[in-house]
Amino acid sequence: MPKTFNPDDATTVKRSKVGVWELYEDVGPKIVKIPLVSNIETLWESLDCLPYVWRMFKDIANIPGCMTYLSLYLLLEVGLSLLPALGVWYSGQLLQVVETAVEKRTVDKGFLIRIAIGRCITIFAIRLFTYVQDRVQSPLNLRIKRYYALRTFWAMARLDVPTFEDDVVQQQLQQSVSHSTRSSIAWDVVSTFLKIGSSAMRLFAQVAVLANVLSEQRDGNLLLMLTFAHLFMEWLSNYHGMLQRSGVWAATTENQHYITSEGLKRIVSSTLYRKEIVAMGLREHLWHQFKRRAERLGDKVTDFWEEYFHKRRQATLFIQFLQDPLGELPRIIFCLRAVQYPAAIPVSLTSLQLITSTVQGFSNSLFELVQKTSTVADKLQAVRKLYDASAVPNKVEDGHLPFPEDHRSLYSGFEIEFRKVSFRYPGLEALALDNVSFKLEQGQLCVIVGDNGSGKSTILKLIARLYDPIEGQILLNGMDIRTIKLADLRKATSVLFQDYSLFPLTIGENIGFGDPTHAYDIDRIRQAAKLGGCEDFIDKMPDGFDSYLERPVNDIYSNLPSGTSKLFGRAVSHSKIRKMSGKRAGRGLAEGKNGLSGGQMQRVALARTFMRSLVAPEPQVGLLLFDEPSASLDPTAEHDLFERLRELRGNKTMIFSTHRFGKLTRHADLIIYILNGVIQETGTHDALLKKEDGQYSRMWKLQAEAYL
Ligand SMILES: Nc1ncnc2c1ncn2[C@@H]1O[C@H](COP(=O)(O)OP(=O)(O)OP(=O)(O)O)[C@@H](O)[C@H]1O
Repeated sequence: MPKTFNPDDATTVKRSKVGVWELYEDVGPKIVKIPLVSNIETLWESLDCLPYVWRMFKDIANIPGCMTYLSLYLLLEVGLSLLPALGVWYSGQLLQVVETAVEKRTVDKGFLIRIAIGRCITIFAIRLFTYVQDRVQSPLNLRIKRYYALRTFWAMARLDVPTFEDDVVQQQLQQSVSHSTRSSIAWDVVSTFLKIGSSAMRLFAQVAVLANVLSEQRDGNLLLMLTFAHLFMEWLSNYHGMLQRSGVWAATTENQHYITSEGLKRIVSSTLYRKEIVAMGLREHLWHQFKRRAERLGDKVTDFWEEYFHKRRQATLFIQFLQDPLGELPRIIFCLRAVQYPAAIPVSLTSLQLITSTVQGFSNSLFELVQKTSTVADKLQAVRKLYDASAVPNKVEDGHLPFPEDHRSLYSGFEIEFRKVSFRYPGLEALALDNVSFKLEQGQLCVIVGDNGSGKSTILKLIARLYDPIEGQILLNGMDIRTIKLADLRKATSVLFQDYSLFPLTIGENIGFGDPTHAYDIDRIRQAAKLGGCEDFIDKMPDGFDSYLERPVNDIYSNLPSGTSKLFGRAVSHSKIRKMSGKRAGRGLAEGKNGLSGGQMQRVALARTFMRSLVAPEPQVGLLLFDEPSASLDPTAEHDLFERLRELRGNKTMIFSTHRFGKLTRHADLIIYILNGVIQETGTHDALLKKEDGQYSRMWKLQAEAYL
């Protein structure tokens, strides 16, 4: 059994400082790290990722057009890995011509011209192949990127609330997305494999040809060995410099100055905190705090990666000291030989020239090979994460029964029953609901009241099956909610959360998405907007229902220094660029925020809910859930909303959660008074008021007093 990585255990975990960071590294068994060998070792450990890689290749091959592009790319890569060797061969031939010329004083001109032409064609072919490969890579990369973007989108879209909120899942999703906007993890892996193959091939071919050419030369082998010794040193130092991490490690920081200064940086750079900075007059304070932290941090390095690699590079300094004199050795040997055999100078000179010119090529191939192989294990893991992300199981399991069984209940509303339901949010100790039981008959109006944090919203979230109870049962029309198909449940219920969010899309889409099957039906959208009380102000907006609440794409401007309106004497204004896209508004409504008042936003959210529940000619929904729907509405709007709802809901079952005891509670068939997750009282308004010492009656009187 491999031991758990435990930073507390000084015998297995080494602690060191990297700038302001504490680095904890698993000491593990001391393995001598030999370049490539240790790469292969790590690779071996990642072999279980191979089925994923195979699947990835199959998926890529099935993307229309990709197979052709990929084959062409592969062919070009093979060509590009063999052509340099051909170049070396031609150089060797030239060497022979020189040798013959020195010995016999004659030159075969025809042969020389053929070689020169051959060499030129090789160079031209390398350029051409590189160019074509570049052209092929672009559509190939785009298609692969598009395929995996769709896959990743679905991997995220399909997750339920508890799964999506899980930290581990969040990390997994982040790792499955490429950090580069230009590439995708899949293309990155494919190209890495191809590059490794081609680097190895190129290296092998070049070495073979060079050895063959030089074996004929005096001192050829010696020069070759010395040059390779130099190359080996270079490789070694690069390799160690590149080594990212061996074994398990983790880093954390306790440096308060650093942590606070990062927080301060975030405060001044995000739009989120600007209101507070200005209204609270914080700018000088923030500035002084930041300055103070910067002074305290002094010369301490805060960028972990910079310092980490810096340390690694320092470790290779010794090798680098050796490397430079070694690089000079071939020239020294050549001089000694020249002094000894002056007649051999031209030949040795050309050998030397041949070697030094090809060695740079080797060096690049070798460096690429080592670099690529050192990342292969990571790449393999990345493919695994990519595929695993779309297989993360949802925590809320789907049911199998269609709902509602009887479609007439869409007219008459659903019956709901909570039987001894208890619930706690994932990762928390305290119960949010404790042994909650109540029953609502078909078509009844229920109002849940209680203090902040008492569990009102949680009841609605459980009915919407965002979470499952840890104990007890919820029944809809007598069916256990867990057995109902989730898609049917969501279709047949409509919910407006207290902490609703509007999407960074147009207002029309925000409302339309309330009923996905009619999301772009403008008549229904208008009707829903009217019911939600937002039609008038939307019509007054520059782009009406097409106004962006938050435009997810920003325009891109040339790099003008701030405050500059003239460049090279010409007036520059970017403000008109948006109109070119047919929109009148500036940056959308949003500047970080969506430019609507709190009440206006709530009206849009209400309209979205009505889109499905009230606008559709055929009833789709039998249960309406509203969590504080009027919290941000003015009294007239609140009054209108409740009137409209009572009028339009027909016989549908409706549940409200609210702090406000008013008109709504008077009309309720059932009032639930809840405190700290425990139901305290249930009944109608009149019945609860009759309880003199009842909590509902006490709260009612308290609120009523405010109006007397
Ligand atoms: N997503 C969540 N994760 C963890 N705990 C939560 C979450 N949502 C609510 N809670 C906790 O569950 C308890 C009940 O919260 P709930 O939102 O149901 O209260 P509420 O009665 O609707 O309150 P309010 O009137 O303030 O809206 C609270 O203690 C709250 O802190």
